[in-house]
Amino acid sequence: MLVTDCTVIVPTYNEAENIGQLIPRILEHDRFRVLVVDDGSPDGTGELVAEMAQDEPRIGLLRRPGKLGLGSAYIAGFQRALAEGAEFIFEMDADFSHDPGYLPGLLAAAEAGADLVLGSRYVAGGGTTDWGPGRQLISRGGNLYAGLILGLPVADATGGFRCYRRHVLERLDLSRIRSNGYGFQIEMVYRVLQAGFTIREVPIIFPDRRVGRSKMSRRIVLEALINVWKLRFGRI
Ligand SMILES: Nc1nc2c(ncn2[C@@H]2O[C@H](COP(=O)(O)OP(=O)(O)O[C@H]3O[C@H](CO)[C@@H](O)[C@H](O)[C@@H]3O)[C@@H](O)[C@H]2O)c(=O)[nH]1
Repeated sequence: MLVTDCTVIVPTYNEAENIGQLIPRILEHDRFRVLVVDDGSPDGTGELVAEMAQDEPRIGLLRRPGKLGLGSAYIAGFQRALAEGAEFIFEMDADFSHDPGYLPGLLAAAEAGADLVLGSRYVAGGGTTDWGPGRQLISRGGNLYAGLILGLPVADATGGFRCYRRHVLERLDLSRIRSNGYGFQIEMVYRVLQAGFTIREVPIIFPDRRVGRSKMSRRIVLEALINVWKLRFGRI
């Protein structure tokens, strides 16, 4: 019998140009299932995935009525993956900035005992390609900012390519997570450490998305900047 104990959650908003190619790449690995959390993408991402899911039981789809944010999409995905019995639960972007070839490496680090494994751009061997100076500044500056204020012992707290072991997500009170954009990644790292779990970073190279547009906005960056202080003073 095929054991699919790994669920890769892919949140999507207007990723029709990417998702059709990404899903088969993830499913090349026998142990993996995909759970797409689509927020009513006007470009038909949800319809495309629904069609693919008809012939492939390892594709799951959770459809929400509108763009409700990255963080809440992951929380909905975590809850579904836990309910379906996943042991290893991954976060992954739809746009190929996260290479599916890294999935077995993230899994191996989790199986070796890490409670949370971060695909990290800022450890030896990791990096970014095709990024302009503005994006570099936001990413590196954001990590420095969050790392200093929250005392995080990791190099890349904002990245969204990760593997959680089941017991971590079971232990955290997911209803308490407040950040919805990039701050979500930082808040999750903080909560995982607060709960006494271990984190390991595995190097990844992160190229810019191939097609489609980033959903980064000023509001999302601002939310992250403010929520780091709220976390620091226990206000969320
Ligand atoms: N369901 C849903 N999906 C969303 C939403 N906003 C974004 N997404 C999906 O989330 C993934 C990442 O969105 P991007 O807009 O491509 O993010 P990015 O700017 O490249 O940010 C990435 O890098 C950041 C660190 O530099 C990470 O913090 C972030 O999590 C993400 O991995 C994509 O698959 C995108 O479709 C939303 O409101 N709802």
